Amino acid sequence: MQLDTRKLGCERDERWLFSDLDWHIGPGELWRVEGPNGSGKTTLLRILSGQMADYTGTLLWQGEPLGRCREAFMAAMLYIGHRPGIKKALTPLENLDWYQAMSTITGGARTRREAGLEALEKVGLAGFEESPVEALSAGQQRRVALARLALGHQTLWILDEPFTAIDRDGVRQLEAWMMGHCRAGGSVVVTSHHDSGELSPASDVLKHLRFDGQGGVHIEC
Ligand SMILES: Nc1ncnc2c1ncn2[C@@H]1O[C@H](COP(=O)(O)OP(=O)(O)OP(=O)(O)O)[C@@H](O)[C@H]1O
Repeated sequence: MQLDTRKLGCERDERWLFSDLDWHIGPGELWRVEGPNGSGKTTLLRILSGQMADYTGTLLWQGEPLGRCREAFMAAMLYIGHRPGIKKALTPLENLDWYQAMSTITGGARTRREAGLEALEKVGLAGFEESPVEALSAGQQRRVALARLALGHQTLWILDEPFTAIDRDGVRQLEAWMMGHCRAGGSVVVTSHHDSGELSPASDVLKHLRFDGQGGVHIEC
């Protein structure tokens, strides 16, 4: 898997959040995107995940301009944003069922229900499968959203502040998932305001893209 940006730029309110960004996201790489509030992290992730067309430059998926392979890209990429993107009136299991139906994820011999139950168990929600999401805590609701990571077969994960409201054990588990995903050849782009702990600086897969808040972006491999 390979996502590249060529001369990528985005201007907001007559201010360039970033410009001329040449970036290669390859297999086995975990990119942590850092920077002060308002520097452009979410904007960059929304562009990378194909949700925003208001940018300059080019995005290449597997070497092809995104516009020409959008369907393949969307099937290979999983985005989880600030908003959990789950329906609060439904149960966690119904949310995952709906998600699988929408994204045409096939779970092999497993039914969607079996796959959903397994994913919810992995995120620590065994026993809450049939509770309305609106009755769950903020951290549990976020876990419902993160359960999509356990379901899918997407190679590229784009995660905006995934640790929000997650307790320490959950953070460690998510960190381990991300590392494991990269070691299996997948890629992760993640923003986080957490200082340290959840992504080990010693990790062999971890790389950094830092916004300096002045329109500069620095890549540290
Ligand atoms: N829809 C929009 N229209 C106009 N300006 C926007 C829009 N969305 C974001 N911005 C502006 O773009 C800049 C970057 O916002 P962005 O959300 O990407 O920052 P961020 O680095 O993710 O911040 P935070 O750390 O607070 O989440 C901010 O100045 C913001 O006001």
